[in-house]
Amino acid sequence: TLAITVKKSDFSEWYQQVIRKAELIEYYDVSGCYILRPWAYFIWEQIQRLLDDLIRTEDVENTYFPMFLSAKHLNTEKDHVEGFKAEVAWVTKYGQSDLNEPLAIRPTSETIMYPAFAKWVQSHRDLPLKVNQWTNIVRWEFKFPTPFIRTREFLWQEGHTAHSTREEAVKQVYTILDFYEQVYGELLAVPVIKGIKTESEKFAGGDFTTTVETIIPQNGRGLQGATSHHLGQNFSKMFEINFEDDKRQKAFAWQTSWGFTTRSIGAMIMFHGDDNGLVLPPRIAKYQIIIIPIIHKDLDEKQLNERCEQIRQILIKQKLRVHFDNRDNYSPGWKFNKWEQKGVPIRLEIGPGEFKNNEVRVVQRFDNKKYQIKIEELNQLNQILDNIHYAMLEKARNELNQRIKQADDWKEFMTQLNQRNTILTKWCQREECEQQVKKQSGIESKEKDSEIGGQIQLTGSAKTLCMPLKQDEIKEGEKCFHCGQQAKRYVLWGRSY
Ligand SMILES: O=C(C[C@H]1NCCC[C@H]1O)Cn1cnc2c(c1=O)CCCC2
Ligand SMILES: [Mg+2]
Repeated sequence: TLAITVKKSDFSEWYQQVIRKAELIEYYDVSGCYILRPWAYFIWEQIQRLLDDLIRTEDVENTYFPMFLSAKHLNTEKDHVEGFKAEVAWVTKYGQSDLNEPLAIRPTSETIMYPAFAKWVQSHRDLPLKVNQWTNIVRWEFKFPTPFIRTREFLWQEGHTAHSTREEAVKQVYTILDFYEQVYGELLAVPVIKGIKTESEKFAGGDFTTTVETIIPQNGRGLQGATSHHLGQNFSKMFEINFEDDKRQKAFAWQTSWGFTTRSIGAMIMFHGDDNGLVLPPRIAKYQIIIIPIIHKDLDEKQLNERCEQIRQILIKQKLRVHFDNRDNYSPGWKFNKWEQKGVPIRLEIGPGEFKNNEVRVVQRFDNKKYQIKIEELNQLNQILDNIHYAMLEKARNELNQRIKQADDWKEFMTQLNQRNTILTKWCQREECEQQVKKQSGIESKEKDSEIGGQIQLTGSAKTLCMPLKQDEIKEGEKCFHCGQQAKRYVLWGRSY
């Protein structure tokens, strides 16, 4: 059926219907893999365009490394693979023959790139080294797949840099994190919280992990939006990425790695969609404006089409992405519905009245505001679209903020968690305390773990999402909300994807 048959409150069913009816995703017969249709792929292209421009300002150079790697390479850096190796996919055959040694398909490229880094870095003059690649990644996830959010193949960029000093590497980590925040806010109109992962949630191969976290308002679940890691010298020591510093001493390089994936598109869909379907932020909409003629017996059809084409040409000159839906096999009402489902930010209706008065009827998808504007005023549409972007971001920021509560004790913490909020608390920063909160919150959680096929899917327990970069200072005597010991940092807890 054409219509979306559930409200957004029936969230997972709503999401499945929206991604199909907005023609973003087509299903595919390999579990966990999906087809990105043009309506979705256009969004990824806009993300690439902006993010590529941003990293270029940091002198990062795009490259391409092979997707296959030997077990030897993959296992060079023990810790980082240990926790994940169940997810690595392997090629073992070609045609009827066996490969004499299986080859992994890249789940990330540290161990593919770093042997080459070791060759390229000899002197401090070879630093900093900054490369990036836009590729697909394969990870054989076991949790139930969700298009965009958790898939067995996804698209990303992965950046990898090597520096001669720790300071320079750490600065690079935060510059990239700011770029990620910018892509989310300026392009996807999705607000994020910049923070640092706790020791138990960070990338095990690194020194520390910074992250942009968002919170999905409908279910109050945290979603990791993108990560930027300081790797320290862990990998450079493993891969012998060293150089002669200016005192002619052998020193190991200081490294970073950072990634942004197609999961970001899922976050945008979840934030902005409504009961009628997708709502696209204007800057990533394949069509920002849809022109729909309202044919009428008193109106010469040829003249109406000419008027619509004239309007289309005006908007193209304004650098707007506009489409004129002149299909004669669909009614205006059907078209209204379809383009609403696909989330086109602005609809322009031209019927007998608009034709006679040389105007258009504007219908804004985001807030359903309707008004007339004269054809000579069409130049207002660029600003109108920009205003819509910022209004969407503002609304999303308010919804996210509604989902962040404070708690000073366990009772308050569980009350908030069971109201599907995330909780900011003082914390002693001890891992065992963190594990106890995870365990106990799971036991006391009203929302039980969802299991599918014997695999825990979305758990009811709370985990740490990040330690927000922006946080109040904690004074002597201020206590951890859970164990009562001296608190060190504020940390944001929540259920997560
Ligand atoms: O991928 C990273 C670290 C890093 N990789 C580069 C981009 C940024 C950042 O994600 C962490 N990681 C996650 N998942 C996996 C691995 C892994 O290293 C390796 C094995 C397969 C699964
Ligand atoms: Mg993973």
